[in-house]
Amino acid sequence: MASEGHLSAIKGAKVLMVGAGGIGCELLKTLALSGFQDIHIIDMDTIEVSNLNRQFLFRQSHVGQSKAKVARDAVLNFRPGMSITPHHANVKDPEFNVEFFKQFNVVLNGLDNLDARRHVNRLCLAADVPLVESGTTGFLGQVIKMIFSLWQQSISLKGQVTVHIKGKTECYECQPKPAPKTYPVCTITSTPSKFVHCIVWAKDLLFAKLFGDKNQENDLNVRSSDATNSSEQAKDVFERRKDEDFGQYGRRIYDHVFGYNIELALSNEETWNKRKRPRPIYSKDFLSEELNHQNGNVDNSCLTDAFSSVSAMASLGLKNPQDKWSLLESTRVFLEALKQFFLKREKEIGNLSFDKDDQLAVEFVTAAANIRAASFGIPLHSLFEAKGIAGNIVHAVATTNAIIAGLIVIEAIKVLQKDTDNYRCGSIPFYLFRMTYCLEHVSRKMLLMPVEPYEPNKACYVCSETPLLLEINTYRSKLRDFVEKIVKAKLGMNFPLIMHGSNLLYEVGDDLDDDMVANYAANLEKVLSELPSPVNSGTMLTVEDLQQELVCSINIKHRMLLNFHSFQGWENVHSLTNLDEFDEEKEPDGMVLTGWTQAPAVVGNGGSTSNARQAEAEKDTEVDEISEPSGKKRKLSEVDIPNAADGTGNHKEVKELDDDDDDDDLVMLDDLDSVTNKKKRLQ
Ligand SMILES: Nc1ncnc2c1ncn2[C@@H]1O[C@H](COP(=O)(O)OP(=O)(O)OP(=O)(O)O)[C@@H](O)[C@H]1O
Ligand SMILES: [Zn+2]
Repeated sequence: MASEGHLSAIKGAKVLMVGAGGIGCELLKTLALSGFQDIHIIDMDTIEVSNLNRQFLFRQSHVGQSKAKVARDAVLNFRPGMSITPHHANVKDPEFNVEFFKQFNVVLNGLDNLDARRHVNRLCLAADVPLVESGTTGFLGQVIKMIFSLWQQSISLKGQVTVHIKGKTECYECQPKPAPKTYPVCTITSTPSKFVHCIVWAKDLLFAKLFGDKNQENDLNVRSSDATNSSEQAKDVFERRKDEDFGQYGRRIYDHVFGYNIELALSNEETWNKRKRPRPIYSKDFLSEELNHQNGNVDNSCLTDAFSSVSAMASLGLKNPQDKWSLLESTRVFLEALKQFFLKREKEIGNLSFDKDDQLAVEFVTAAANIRAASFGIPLHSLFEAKGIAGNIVHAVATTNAIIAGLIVIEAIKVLQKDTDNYRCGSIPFYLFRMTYCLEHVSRKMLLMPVEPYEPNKACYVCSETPLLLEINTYRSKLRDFVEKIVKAKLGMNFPLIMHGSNLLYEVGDDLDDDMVANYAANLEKVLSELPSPVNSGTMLTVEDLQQELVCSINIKHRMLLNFHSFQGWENVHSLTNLDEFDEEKEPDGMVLTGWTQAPAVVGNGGSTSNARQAEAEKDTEVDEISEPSGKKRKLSEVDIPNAADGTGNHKEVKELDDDDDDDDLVMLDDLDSVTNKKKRLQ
């Protein structure tokens, strides 16, 4: 039962909920049922069919409508007296500025991407509004099932809730977040060793080459000593010849990428000295002449314009997306999907990019990745698994979202009550704020684990004023590189203003006059050292985001070229690009930003965050370690640090809870009764 303190905190609170998806729907319902009266919702999306299984406020008839608005209407049906204000918009839109944020007592995130989370974090800091952050990775429902049967397995945790209060706890960005994983080009094009490499090849290279923008750069061809010729040949290979039917065309592509290109790669002996040699695969190895003939025919029976009903699996009678296809089945799906794209979606060809919700695209990519995997001796995967990897999907489960939403509300109430305490006592007991992790650590018999929040990181460029250091080639990098790759991509600023001392080098805004716009446009194309106010080693730049009210100082250090001093003059400097000491694979942008460390990709979902499935795929060979406070290192897999989907979790030290210490706060799964009893204690 809620105490009077709870109730008055709840009733008087004005809450902003960002994201009305899986967590958001549960959260809005729980807030409403807990007595909250005044809620604003921001969500930029419309409802999709794929949301309906877990976003229970939405129905089939709502598909295509604003999530924020439909969620409001659904909740008003059972709580008609509430004030719910929906905003069908991106939280990064300028209208949601610091003033807007200031009207709320607490902000609750139900987001799915790092970019939006960082933005909300900054606005909450600027507006001094507490933020409750959350994320899930999925299958907690399975644990609950296992409680009733056998549950001897250890599974990693699946969600978390964290509280961020300016000056009291770490902010959302105090710890580096997992970055989207990138792979060296040659691993993808020539030497894949994991299934994820085959997926990246299939979607970013092959799919893009066949169905995407033809003018885009594409590293599809195997690099070999004969690279020039092969790329010439390959250029022609991907164009359909006039006299070819789709079956013949598909087989030619198949034979080229899985057969010829592999033969070509094999001819480069050095590559395979220490690696397992791949096996060239040709379509004739699997398909009889009769089947080839069938593949060439137009199957009018399944011709339809409906995007969603185009499916190679359906045409081939393959029903279960969790089945692993044989090589023959993958071959058939590959050829059938390619044919269907040309027959039924020809208008889109040239403009397509991979979309995890495009069934035919997922089928094509799964088939192509599996054939490539077979060639390189990598285990095959089902369409369900491949879709997860290709779409960076963390499979959401309603039960997990419901538990996380409940924990968000518990934390929100604590935060709101602290407001009252603060008013009365003048100080907030730091230890009262808790991050509540929702775990799936069955072997340790824990379902929920509360962990005390960390103090603000004094080196955090977001919530402290610590300057960053940027190593950059000031003779080669343009202001545009700096703006796009550092200010926007790494620092997550939307409306940047860049100053060198009192000189403005760049800004964005609606109120700029034409001269200024032209001036800034010209600056963007200049290398740093040639700007009107030159940026050289030792320059301190100030970068500010007007919307986020975030100011950072960036100390510039010119990255020397090798043997720089033995060369004289600009011509030589410019001709030295090959000798630049930046490592292209490790530092593809030719810039290194420190004071801002990006964590290794571990898990994450959607958008700008890392890829849980990819990380999972890598777990086979890579074991991360974390330090314990004692300094002793343990394997990450033994500790299972909360790495919620979407980058809410971090690799960091976790205090292991002693049984006699924090036992009261744990929900132990000794048996079902104890679950019930101890859950009560937690509440
Ligand atoms: N910048 C943003 N502004 C407003 N809403 C956002 C922003 N970024 C993400 N969201 C919303 O956050 C919600 C996240 O919900 P969820 O993780 O369930 O994703 P989903 O898109 O609904 O589902 P799935 O990705 O599994 O198809 C989405 O409804 C999405 O529209
Ligand atoms: Zn911080």
